[in-house]
Amino acid sequence: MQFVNEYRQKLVSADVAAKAVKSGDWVDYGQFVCQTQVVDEALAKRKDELQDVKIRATTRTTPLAVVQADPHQEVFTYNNFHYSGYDRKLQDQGSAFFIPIFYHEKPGYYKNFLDVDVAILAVTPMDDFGYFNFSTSVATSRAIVEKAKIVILEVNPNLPRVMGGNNETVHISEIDYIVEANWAVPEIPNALPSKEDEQIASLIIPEIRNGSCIQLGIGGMPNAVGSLIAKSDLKDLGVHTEMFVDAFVDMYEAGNLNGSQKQLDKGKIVYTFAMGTNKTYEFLHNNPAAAAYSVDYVNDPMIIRQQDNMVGINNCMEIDLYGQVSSESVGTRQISGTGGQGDFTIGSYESKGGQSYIAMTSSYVDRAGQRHSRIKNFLSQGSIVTIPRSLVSNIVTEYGIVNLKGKSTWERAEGIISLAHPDFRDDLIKQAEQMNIWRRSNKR
Ligand SMILES: CC(=O)SCCNC(=O)CCNC(=O)[C@H](O)C(C)(C)COP(=O)(O)OP(=O)(O)OC[C@H]1O[C@@H](n2cnc3c(N)ncnc32)[C@H](O)[C@@H]1OP(=O)(O)O
Ligand SMILES: CCCC(=O)O
Repeated sequence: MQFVNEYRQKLVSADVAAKAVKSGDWVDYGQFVCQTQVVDEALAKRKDELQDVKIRATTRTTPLAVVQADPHQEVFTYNNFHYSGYDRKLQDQGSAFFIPIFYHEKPGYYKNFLDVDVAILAVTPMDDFGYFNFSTSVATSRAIVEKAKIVILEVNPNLPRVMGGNNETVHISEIDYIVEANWAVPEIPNALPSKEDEQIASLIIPEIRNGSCIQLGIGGMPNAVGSLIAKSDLKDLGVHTEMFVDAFVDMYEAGNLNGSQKQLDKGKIVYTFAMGTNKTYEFLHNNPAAAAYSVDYVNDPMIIRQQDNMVGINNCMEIDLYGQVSSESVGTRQISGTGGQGDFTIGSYESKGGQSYIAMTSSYVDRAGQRHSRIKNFLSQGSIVTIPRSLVSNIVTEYGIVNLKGKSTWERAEGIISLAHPDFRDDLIKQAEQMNIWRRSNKR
């Protein structure tokens, strides 16, 4: 009863809540599918009253009213930590800026450096004890709440209530305003795997041992590996992953997962955020098989490495002949973000028996039907190095797997070129020769 009264006192309309934002403020919209929609619309209506409002969000999956109302960023400047397809199109039209991060450090950025004047987070309805649940976006939510001067919750009964872990809730005593909403949780299906994705998955699966602990990164390819694991005989697998995706539900239902061999969180599927279809959202709702923790735990390489036989599987855009990996941009076009790729590349490699895979199709066919190699002498001009060559271990394409750890420049060039689409290999060899990283006795 005590909390019900407090709930009534804090319950306001979206228009009233949006009035909390002042000119000059930093406003945090939260992450993934748990971002404000109704307060965003109310804030957009205030465009002519405000100046210099800076918005932060992560991986926006539905249109942003503040950007639609102000595409030239005269009032609202939109910043994002990890682009979705929607976000990169906003950047293409000059309506978004990117914020680079090393993901496990992100709660610390809030604690130590970032100002949050107003946080607006989408959460589940309050429970009997006065707690709201951060649902599928636990990752950085508590850090945002703890830093914000004003906290607005957009309460939505359609969001799944996830089990923790830790840092998965916010108490009514910590917040200022409640706004009720009822939008459908955005479903984010993965593209169907290509023939090459399946070839890559079939190269990785035999390397995975029973009892391994799996991380799957964002994108079509890691999901293809997960779907193939669900069709394999692998058993006693565990999960310690940043992102929970549909493929984990397939693996759970197929009986591949029980977490019995994990060193930490035995028996639990551990993750920090989830994005997928309703299959994922229904699976996570009130399910004690899974535990969500904030990202400073899940993605900390010192935690990841404590799970024996970690297998981290992540996707990239390009690799150069030195072994530098770009996973988040092509040239100056920011495609996504570093996310946890660095965290899991380090943590998986350092785990006892661990393996880190960076996978990609060897080539990419553009909209005009032209094929381009993802393996290049140099990364495209302007491309961001997501994983420096010193940290990269296994690279996979549909042509095989090469481990770069400890390899000299000529061994790297030879190994990486062996993974290229055959149409590009001769040119790559000539380029490697010009770069003085091709051994004359190498096979052509
Ligand atoms: C969220 C997390 O952090 S999970 C933990 C691991 N984190 C990471 O791995 C982060 C970095 N990795 C990623 O973000 C993803 O795995 C990616 C971007 C490499 C692949 O994701 P996918 O969704 O499968 O990428 P997809 O193939 O759809 O391509 C994404 C975009 O890049 C474009 N693209 C892809 N390859 C190229 C290329 N070689 N040249 C130009 N554009 C390209 C595509 O056209 C598409 O753009 P569009 O939607 O505007 O048309
Ligand atoms: C995947 C990275 C997400 C974030 O910055 O919160």
